[in-house]
Amino acid sequence: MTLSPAQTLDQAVSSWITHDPDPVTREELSGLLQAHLTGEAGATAALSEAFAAPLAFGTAGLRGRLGGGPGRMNRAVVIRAAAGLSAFLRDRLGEGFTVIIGFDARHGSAQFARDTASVVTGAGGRALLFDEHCPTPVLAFSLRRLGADAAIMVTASHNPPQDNGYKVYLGGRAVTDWGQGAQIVPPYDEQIAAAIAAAAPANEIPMPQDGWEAVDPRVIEEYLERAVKAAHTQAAAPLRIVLTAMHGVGGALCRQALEHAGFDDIVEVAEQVDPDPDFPTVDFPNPEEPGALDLALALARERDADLIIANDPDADRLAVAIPDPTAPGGWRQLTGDELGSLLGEQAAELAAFAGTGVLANSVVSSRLLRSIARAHGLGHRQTLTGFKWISRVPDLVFGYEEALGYCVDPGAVRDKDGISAAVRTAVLVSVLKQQGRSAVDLLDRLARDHGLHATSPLSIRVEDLGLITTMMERLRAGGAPARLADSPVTARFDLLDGAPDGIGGHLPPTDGLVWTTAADDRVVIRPSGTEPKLKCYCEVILAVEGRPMVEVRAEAEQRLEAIKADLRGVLGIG
Ligand SMILES: O=P([O-])(O)O[C@H]1O[C@H](COP(=O)(O)O)[C@@H](O)[C@H](O)[C@H]1O
Ligand SMILES: [Mg+2]
Repeated sequence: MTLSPAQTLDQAVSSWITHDPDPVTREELSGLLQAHLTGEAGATAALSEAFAAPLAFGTAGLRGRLGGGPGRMNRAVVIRAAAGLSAFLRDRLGEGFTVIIGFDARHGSAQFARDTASVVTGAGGRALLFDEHCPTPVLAFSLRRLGADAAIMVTASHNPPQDNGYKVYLGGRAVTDWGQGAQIVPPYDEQIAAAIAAAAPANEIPMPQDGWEAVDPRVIEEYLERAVKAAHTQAAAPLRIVLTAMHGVGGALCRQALEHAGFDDIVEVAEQVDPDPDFPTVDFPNPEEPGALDLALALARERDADLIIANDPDADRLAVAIPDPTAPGGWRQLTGDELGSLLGEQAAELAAFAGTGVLANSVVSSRLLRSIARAHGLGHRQTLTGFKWISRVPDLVFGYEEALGYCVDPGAVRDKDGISAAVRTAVLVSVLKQQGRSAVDLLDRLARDHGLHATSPLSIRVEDLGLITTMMERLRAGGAPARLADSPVTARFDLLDGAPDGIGGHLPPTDGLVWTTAADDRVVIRPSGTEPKLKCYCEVILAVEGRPMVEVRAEAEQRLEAIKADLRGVLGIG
């Protein structure tokens, strides 16, 4: 259904329009086609983009702009994706395979979820559809809890309002390894993609109007119970917590989870508490983006809070900020690596007590977790980006990635979970408070024990995806710079060749570059698999050696800035 060399753009568009069951995208494409035929360059460009290639599985499933055509998110694409997945499951399991379907509150999500339930039913599967929007971790939990063979979450997470997406998980009888309940990786993603490519045109796929079931809402209660239990203890010292759902679907559940864990002083960011697909108060509903926590920070200052908890719109990510008199404005947002290290240390203490367990983080996350694991006599694994990789590590007790993702209870949710991680964080902060300490004190202790590991990202957002390919090509052709922050670059890995996984094996090949310097600084560069961005992840490690922490942190900051300046030079972005 995509543009073959022999097909002209207008033929491909006309044929797609004939098979598109959605009058809205049909009309949009017809308008663009008319404009294209009269020579409007903008229309030609828009159609070329929408028909260049079908949406492909990236870091977290399919994700793209809403609109007509095979390279966009729309009902025709979703119907064919559901048909491909159903064919894949039917081939492996025969009829009667079970698929659970969840959806967020974005534009199109509820319709895409209903279409999916209909297609699964029409293909002889048993479809279980959530009645209402739900957080991604609830869907991931339900897959394992109900023993379904697959699950689909219709969400584009924290992307802009114009996007939507499709996260695909396998479980039950469909896979039997450690990946049970996780999002798909090769070879399943390739097999499912091939089944999608082979699917009939969307309007020829059987779509009964009923026959699917509602997910029993008790599973949400069970999720809640489990998320609270995962913290092991309850609130110690009371905390005033400012909570934001970032206009997403996690607000009510996160609040309840915190309340069940004993936190009753919760102040919600009223403007962001209800789901709103337009995310009106933020430029990007991504707690990683500057400004996303502004309302929460203002409220926390006004109400003299102890902690800010922010989920992304599908509530699988968690951002945290804490009071810090040395930080500008008196509050400090922890990086994903900082919170990952704090939760990692806590998980390591618990696991070391039990005598077993593995900690894991992605190749773009801090190396501190490995030192923490070693210090507690535990295993550590390095994985590729994304929880589809982190969550399938055997004997995992805790996994995180720098992109604000944490998995504190892999037995329940084989994915990141912003709600169970929020409860654990609140409990940790409250236990520390009871001891007269803060999260910053614990971070300082980790720095003294293992060296200060400071990380900082440099993200380059582009309009034209081709620019990312060009930048990666240029970096590969030109090699690494000789020096970064004045230290010679001593090792270069191309992740296409597969980097070491930390236990004598190699990671599957992926597009990315890793450079390390004599000073043990490290840079990883890779294209995002969910957004049009090139991402550079920088890390420096500094020995503390009795120096005041402010001094060491300032030095780390400077070195990170120097690395980023060098990278801007290499990338030619001034
Ligand atoms: O969007 P979410 O919250 O599901 O998050 C998704 O995207 C993040 C960024 O990926 P990339 O760097 O490829 O853009 C990944 O780290 C994460 O595992 C994935 O689930
Ligand atoms: Mg998310």
